[in-house]
Amino acid sequence: MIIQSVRFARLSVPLHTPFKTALRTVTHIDDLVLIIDTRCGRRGYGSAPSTPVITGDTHKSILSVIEQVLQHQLIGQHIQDINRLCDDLAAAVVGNYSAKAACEIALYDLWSQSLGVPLYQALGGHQSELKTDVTISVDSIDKMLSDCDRALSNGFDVLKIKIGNELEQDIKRVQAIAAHVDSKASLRLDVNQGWDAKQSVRALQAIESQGIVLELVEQPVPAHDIDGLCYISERVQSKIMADESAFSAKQVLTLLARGAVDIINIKLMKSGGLSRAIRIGEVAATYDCPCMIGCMLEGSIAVSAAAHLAAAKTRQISLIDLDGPALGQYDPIQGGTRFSGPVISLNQTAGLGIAAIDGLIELADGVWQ
Ligand SMILES: C[C@H](N)C(=O)N[C@@H](CCC(=O)O)C(=O)O
Ligand SMILES: [Mg+2]
Repeated sequence: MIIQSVRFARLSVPLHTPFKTALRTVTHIDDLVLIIDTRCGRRGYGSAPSTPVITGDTHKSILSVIEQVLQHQLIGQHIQDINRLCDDLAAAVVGNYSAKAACEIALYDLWSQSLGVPLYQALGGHQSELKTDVTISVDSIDKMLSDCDRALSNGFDVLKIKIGNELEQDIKRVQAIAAHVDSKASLRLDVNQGWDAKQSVRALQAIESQGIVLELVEQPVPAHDIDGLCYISERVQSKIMADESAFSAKQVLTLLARGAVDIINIKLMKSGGLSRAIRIGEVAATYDCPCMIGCMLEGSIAVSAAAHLAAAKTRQISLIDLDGPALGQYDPIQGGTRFSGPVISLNQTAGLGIAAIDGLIELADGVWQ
C-alpha cells in the first residue's frame, strides 16, 4: 500500500455550550482534516485542532508544516513501514506536535486497514468499549451546577471540573459542586496552569479539609514549574496529574524521577501522535505511574484514534478523558467509533472505520480559509 497524495479539509461542529478553561473560550470544535490516499484506492483520515495556548499550533501552522515538510516524508512510501515513517516525521521538524499527530493518525488508520482489522486490534488490544468523563467548563456557580445536572442526566459519572481563573471563587466552585453532586459522580479538577504552587496548596487543603475527595487534580501550576508540582505533591492528599508539563517521554521521565506528579495525561496533540504516546505510556509504566488518555477540544477523528490506543494499552492507560465529540451538538463522522454519552464504542471495521464525513470543506491550494 503506497501513499499517493495528501489533501486538507476543515470541519466545524457547534458545541452544546461554550468550552471555557483558564486558558481560553471556544464555541465550536474546529479541526483541520488530513486525507491521505493510497495508490490502491484506500483512504486514511487524520485531524488536528488549533490550540495555540497549549501546543503553540494553529490550523495554519499545522497545515503549512504538513504541506512544506511532513508530506514529503510520506508520498511514495509504503504504509507497512509505519515505524520508520513515524520516526521520519519526528525527525523532519522540531515541535509541531499537532501536525505530526494528524499525519500519524492517518498513517495508523491506513496501516490497520492494510491488516484488515480495527486499529485497536492492530495495536494488540481486545477491549472494544471505553467510558469517558465529561468536562464542566469554568463559569458562574449556577451555570456549572446546571451543566453538572445535564452531564449526570446524560449518564456521566465522572466530571472534569475546569477552574483556575480566581482562587477564592475556584474553592467555592468546587465546594458547591461537591455538595450538589454528592456521591452521584467522582470529581476531577483541571486548573489549566491557573494557580501558583502556594495557591494550589491553600486551595487544595481548604477543599480537602471539608472532606471532599478528589479523584485527581490536573496541572495546577504553569507547565514549566516542576518545582511547584513537587511542592504541591509533598503537601496535599489529592493525586496530582501533569498535562501541559508532559509533552514528551523525556519530560515524563523527569517528572516521575523527581516525584513531581502521580499521574500523566497523554494526548496525541502533545506527543506528536500514537508512536510517541506509546513511548510515554512505557516510560510511565516503569514507575508504575497510571496514565490518562486525554484530548484537546477536538472532534471524533483524532479522538477515535486516541480511544483505539487506550483500548489497546489498558495496562498503562486507566483513565479516560475523551469527551471532545460528546461536547459537540452532533458527530459528522459516519461509520467510525460511536460516542454516546460516556460510552465510546470502537468500530469493528478495519482501521478507524470512517465511511464518510458530513460537512467537510476541502481546502484548495493548501490554504486554511
Ligand atoms: C476536552 C478535554 N476534556 C480537555 O479538557 N482538554 C484540555 C483542554 C483542551 C483545549 O483547550 O482545547 C485539557 O486541558 O485537558
Ligand atoms: Mg488539562
